[in-house]
Amino acid sequence: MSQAEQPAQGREVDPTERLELLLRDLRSARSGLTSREAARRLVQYGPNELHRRGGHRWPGELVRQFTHPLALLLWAAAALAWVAGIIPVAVAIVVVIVINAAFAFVQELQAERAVEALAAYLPVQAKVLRDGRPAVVPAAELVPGDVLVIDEGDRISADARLVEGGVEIDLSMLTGEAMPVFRSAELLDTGVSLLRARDLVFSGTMCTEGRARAVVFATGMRTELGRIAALSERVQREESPLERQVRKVAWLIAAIAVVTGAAFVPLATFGAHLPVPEAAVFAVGLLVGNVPEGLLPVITLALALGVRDLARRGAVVKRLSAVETLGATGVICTDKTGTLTENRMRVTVIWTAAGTYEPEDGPAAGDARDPALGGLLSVMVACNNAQRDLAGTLTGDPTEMAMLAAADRLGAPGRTGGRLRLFHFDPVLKRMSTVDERDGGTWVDTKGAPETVLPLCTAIMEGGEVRPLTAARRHDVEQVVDAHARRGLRVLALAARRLDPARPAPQERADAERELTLLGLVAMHDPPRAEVAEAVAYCHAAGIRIIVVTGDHALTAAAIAQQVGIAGEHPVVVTGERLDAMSEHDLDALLREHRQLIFARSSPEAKLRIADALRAEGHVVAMTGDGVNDAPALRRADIGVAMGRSGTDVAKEAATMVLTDDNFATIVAAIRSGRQVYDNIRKFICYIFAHTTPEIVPFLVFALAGGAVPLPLTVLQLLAFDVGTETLPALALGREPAEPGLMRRPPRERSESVIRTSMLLRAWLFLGVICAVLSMSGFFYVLLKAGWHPGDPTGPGSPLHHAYRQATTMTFLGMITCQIGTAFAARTERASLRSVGVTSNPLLLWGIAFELALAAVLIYTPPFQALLGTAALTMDMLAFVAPFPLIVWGADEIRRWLLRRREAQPL
Ligand SMILES: Nc1ncnc2c1ncn2[C@@H]1O[C@H](COP(=O)(O)OP(=O)(O)OP(=O)(O)O)[C@@H](O)[C@H]1O
Repeated sequence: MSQAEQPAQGREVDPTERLELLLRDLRSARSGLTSREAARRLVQYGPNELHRRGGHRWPGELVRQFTHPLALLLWAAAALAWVAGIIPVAVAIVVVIVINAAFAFVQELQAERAVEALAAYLPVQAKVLRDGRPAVVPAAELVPGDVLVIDEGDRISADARLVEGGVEIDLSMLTGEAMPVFRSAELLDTGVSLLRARDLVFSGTMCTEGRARAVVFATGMRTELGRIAALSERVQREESPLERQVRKVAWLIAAIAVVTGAAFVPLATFGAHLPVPEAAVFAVGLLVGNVPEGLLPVITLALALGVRDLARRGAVVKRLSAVETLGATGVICTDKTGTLTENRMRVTVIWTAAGTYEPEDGPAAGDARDPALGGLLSVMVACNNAQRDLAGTLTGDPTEMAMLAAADRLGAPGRTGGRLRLFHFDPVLKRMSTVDERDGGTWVDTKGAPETVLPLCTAIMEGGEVRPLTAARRHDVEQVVDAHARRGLRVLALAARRLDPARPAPQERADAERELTLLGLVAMHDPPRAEVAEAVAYCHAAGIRIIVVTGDHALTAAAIAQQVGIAGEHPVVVTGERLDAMSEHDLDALLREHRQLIFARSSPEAKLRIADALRAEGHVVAMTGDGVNDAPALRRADIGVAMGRSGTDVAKEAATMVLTDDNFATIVAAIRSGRQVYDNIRKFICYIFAHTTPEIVPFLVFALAGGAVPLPLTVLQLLAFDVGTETLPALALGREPAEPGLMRRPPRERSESVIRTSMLLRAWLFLGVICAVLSMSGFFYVLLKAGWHPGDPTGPGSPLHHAYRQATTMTFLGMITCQIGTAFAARTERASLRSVGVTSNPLLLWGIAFELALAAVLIYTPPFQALLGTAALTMDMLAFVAPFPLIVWGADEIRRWLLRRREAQPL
């Protein structure tokens, strides 16, 4: 079938026609498709994927590499050389442009691939009915006719018509409207635009509340989202703050290069009595040598490779800039369940007024004479959305799975009657209720946090009798709750009320959840993750603050925080109620005064307030979350972290980083990677900047000597040095292993620039000056040895001409060998190279080998000798430059040693 025929397929049906007709047209039913039929349709309709236009963008990309502003500057330089009549220089500059563009192109392509590969780490899933049963399938395998099961927090992956139920939908992806809209199977709309029809849902939108089933009528490019994607060009990659910063600096340096070049002309004409066109050519050479055109692509690639590494470790980030933000993270606001703990709940204790039971002991321990226990088990089973599939495996919320498992163990019968109503778990109210037909009657069954359930109870089941819940009784129950919570257990209270059969079942939550009878408490254990304690210790050493923001009980949260080392003996615990009563000013003061803080019984809105307050104080904040209501806080934090396994699609969409293993330790590993990438970027910037001084000095010496010293480096040699030595070692420095002590220093300030004055001083005035002095010494060594005196002619035909060519070659080789030393020196900022291992970066060794091989070709092959003005060097000359790398590197080792010593000294 041709592509052109495709769009008709999905829309051979009218999604707004009567539901029965639509199902007939789609050859489907309310129970969905069979697996075999779905597989057949997948072949017919193709995968449910979007193909963005503009897949073959590389010609445009390539052109961009030749036309970005720095390249244009180089083109202007080439034109200038051409006009001045120095054709080889003009050609050489064009070669520089081409080589740089090719490198940049390859790097950007690689960067893009690395980011695109991320999609594989976060496969989008969809819940459908297949063969009449719920199943989870890759969203790409959805076909028209499939019946989707939509739950709160789900991303909808195809256009569909609601078959039953009602949902709140966030349509902002399609319409830009921020407010969710209600969509229901009961509302039939015809004659309106599809997006307005109140019984339709669309691919790319999110379900923020409710439950529904819907039959798919369009997939892939035939969806509304597909139409938009077909219209719009590929999304532009936004530039990260780091790239923006470096772009600015690159421009500054380019400006300096232009000024230095321009200043050289009068200096050379008046000082060294050079004809103006010749002086102009040198100026152009200087300019080309100093424009840092290779810098940005190297940074982009370093960030992209950082993103790829993070994904491999379980942290999928969605923006390149997240890598650098991670490196500056100063506060992690983490929830508890599933992040610090394993999210594998196990009921350890059940309490009723008549006794305490331990489900681990089995049914024998369940006392049949305790009617409260019987009722409690009924509520545990009825007020529960967890499900057991045919194989007996439980699925659903871990708290509820634990309850179902415990009830089983205590010998409770399965669900008997039907459910009349569900008031779903509300993270603000922290409870859930159902209206059920069970045990020969109709009941309201409630479970939730004791603080929210106890106030709704007026009675307690005690020894088979319903007694009033007096203040004293209430106090006793609270004592039991505290005792269990103090051990780190999550405690839920369970209550029920028998309804009058003559009256209709309550429709409102408030009407249902009142005058309840407390049946008992269920305490469950969720062990801390083994890796968390070590990760916490890492954070503390790295000056990163950890704030726990949890929906759980204050004592439970404090106990777990203590177990993993986040909090000491007496942590400051602030409950949601107290936080709500706090002014912004009080909250700021609280966050400033106490490093160890736990926010318990907090609502998702609390997370937003905390993130805002911390950011206002200048902290870079990472915030975890998994629910629909967490989305605003995830967006507001610098790094919103969503849980890949337990999190809702809404949270994942809002987050900057998704943890595929839900593990706190992964956040810390990601911060470490962020710091490492940032460090490495600094290393190669230092390396690239260090060759500015040795490039300028030969021209300065020439100009300032007023003609007494011949030019120590030709323009073509300078260009060859620039192209041959910059990119490969810089790329290798981007892959440096982490420097020791990386996680023992405080986080970087938000405002700190990647290029610091100390780094510039080190590059230009320390490493640069040493390199310049050494390469100039090589130049004079050869000249003086040949009997040269200042002012002697060295031009073609003069007796000293060969020696002069060898001398410039010495400057050239001296600069290359010094750069090798610089590359080793730049590998660490503070530490000694021995502590990271001299050969621990094989890429760098390869880069250097390439550099030396290239130098040999340029110096010893006749065509290049003719082009660059080089001459073969003798053994003693090679012996002269051989120690240069060691000298540069050694000098920097001493500098770093002094630096470390000074830092270690008490103030
Ligand atoms: N399915 C549920 N039904 C009824 N009550 C629940 C249910 N799940 C949790 N609760 C109660 O609500 C409280 C808050 O739960 P919530 O899921 O918001 O946070 P959490 O998972 O404990 O913590 P965190 O925010 O650290 O993930 C729990 O401590 C528990 O008392």
